[in-house]
Amino acid sequence: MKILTSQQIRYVDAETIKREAISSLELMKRASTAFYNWFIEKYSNKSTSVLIFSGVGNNGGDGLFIARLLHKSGYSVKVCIVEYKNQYSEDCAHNFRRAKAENISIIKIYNEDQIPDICKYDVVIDGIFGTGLSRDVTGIAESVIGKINESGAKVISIDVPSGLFLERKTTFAVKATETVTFQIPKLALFLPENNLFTGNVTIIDIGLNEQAISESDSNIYFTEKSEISKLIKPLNLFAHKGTVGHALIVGGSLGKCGSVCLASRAALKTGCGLVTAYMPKCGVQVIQINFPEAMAIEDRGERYISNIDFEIKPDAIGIGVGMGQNEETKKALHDFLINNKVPLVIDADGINILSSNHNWIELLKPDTILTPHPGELSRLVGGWSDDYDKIQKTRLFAQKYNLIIVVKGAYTLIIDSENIYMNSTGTPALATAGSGDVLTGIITSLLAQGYNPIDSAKVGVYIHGMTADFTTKSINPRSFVASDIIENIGNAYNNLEKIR
Ligand SMILES: NC(=O)C1=CN([C@@H]2O[C@H](COP(=O)(O)OP(=O)(O)OC[C@H]3O[C@@H](n4cnc5c(N)ncnc54)[C@H](O)[C@@H]3O)[C@@H](O)[C@H]2O)[C@H](O)CC1
Ligand SMILES: [K+]
Repeated sequence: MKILTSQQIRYVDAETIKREAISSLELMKRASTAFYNWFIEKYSNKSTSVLIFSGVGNNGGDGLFIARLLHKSGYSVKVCIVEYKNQYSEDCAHNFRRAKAENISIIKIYNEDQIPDICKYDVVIDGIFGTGLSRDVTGIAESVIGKINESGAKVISIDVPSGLFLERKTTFAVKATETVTFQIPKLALFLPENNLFTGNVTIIDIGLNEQAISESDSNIYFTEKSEISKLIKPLNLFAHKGTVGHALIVGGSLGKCGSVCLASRAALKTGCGLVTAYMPKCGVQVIQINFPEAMAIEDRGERYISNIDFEIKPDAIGIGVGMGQNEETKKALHDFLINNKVPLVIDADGINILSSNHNWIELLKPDTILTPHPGELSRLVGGWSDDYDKIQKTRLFAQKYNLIIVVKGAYTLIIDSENIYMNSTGTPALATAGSGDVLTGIITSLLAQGYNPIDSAKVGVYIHGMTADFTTKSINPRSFVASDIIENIGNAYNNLEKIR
């Protein structure tokens, strides 16, 4: 699904009206009805009292339309019009007149004293500003947003939290508990630093014109289940372990051999036919006992890797987990990179070593996948001033070296030289020791099975996140561990195959 800018959203909006020969009011009705349907499912008790703040643009128009729908079905509704300018949009003015005629309690707010006691209401609906926000919020809108945020009330924002800029850093906006956004994912809704404004984000369909969306030129995508599902390769009836890919995991050092066990196990569970672990001597027994399905190759180093040398011919290699940064290990990585021709995933200390030896990055073959967490990324690309700057710096880095960078975190970003893919699966349960090692194993396995590098990253990240999505009911996120990710890879495949 494409992520669009506010300007593109306006275009899709206008084209939907034109191509489907509907009025703008009809489109507002679709959006408001979709919001209403979401709301009544969540708050089915009609004694829920609702306070709606509406601006004077179309976001306010939605607020007023939603007020009418809720009032009609028996909810107790009060509307405050935040009149930050006296020129109402046509559809907002229409819904204002209709709401008044339907005897909904409405007041206009010009100063702070007129703001009702927000805490008295069960739910606040925020329809002050939507995607039309074009400058900093001031005056009465600023006061109202300040009061909403102070109140501690449960707030549901229509489309976007009021005050949130879609294309630049936001410092002041409604702090929503939930944001219910209309059909098009907006980048700002999924950036870590905006989470305090957006709360939980739900995307609802409002029947925008698909053709107009597909014509919009964007290189930022929100990965959807149907798309990932189509990428999954079918099993070959005549497959044997030698035909479905051999993954090699290189890593480990004294005290950190578990990372290689996790990555290797994850690789095999993701479906490649063979897994070999390349480890220092101290790791070989560990993996042979813990994970007998893996083969192991012993490095000449006792406690850390000192010379990466093997005779097997893997189809993909994942390198770096638990590897440490001993001088001999660094040299071994350098020599390995000079000679390697196999599709590669680099994680953890592999990335850290590259960060402190920037000229080695040029040794990487095009489309090598790097999987940094935020700390590793900042060492790799330099610090950033905000999330937009982080994306820009990572993108320039990916372009300069022709790499695929998997920026791990909530809504993991996969950035290559052309596109940005934002992952839509996962929960905070994944913030657990070994989670990254498992991801390295999953992506390496997909590469070994012949998926191209960008699909390996997209599918791998999606499956990894999905395992947490499934288990929230059966395993409390706090006690979800890396092995639980591995155990649920099969369930993730089943779920993806169900919709094919
Ligand atoms: N395609 C869709 O998704 C649909 C969206 N709808 C809703 O419409 C809004 C966008 O409406 P728009 O009228 O363009 O913008 P706003 O409601 O955000 O109004 C802003 C309004 O105020 C002016 N303005 C901008 N910044 C400021 C400021 N800081 N202070 C004061 N005034 C400001 C600006 O010029 C506008 O006039 C979208 O979010 C949805 O909620 C439709 O209902 C259906 C389809
Ligand atoms: K809003």
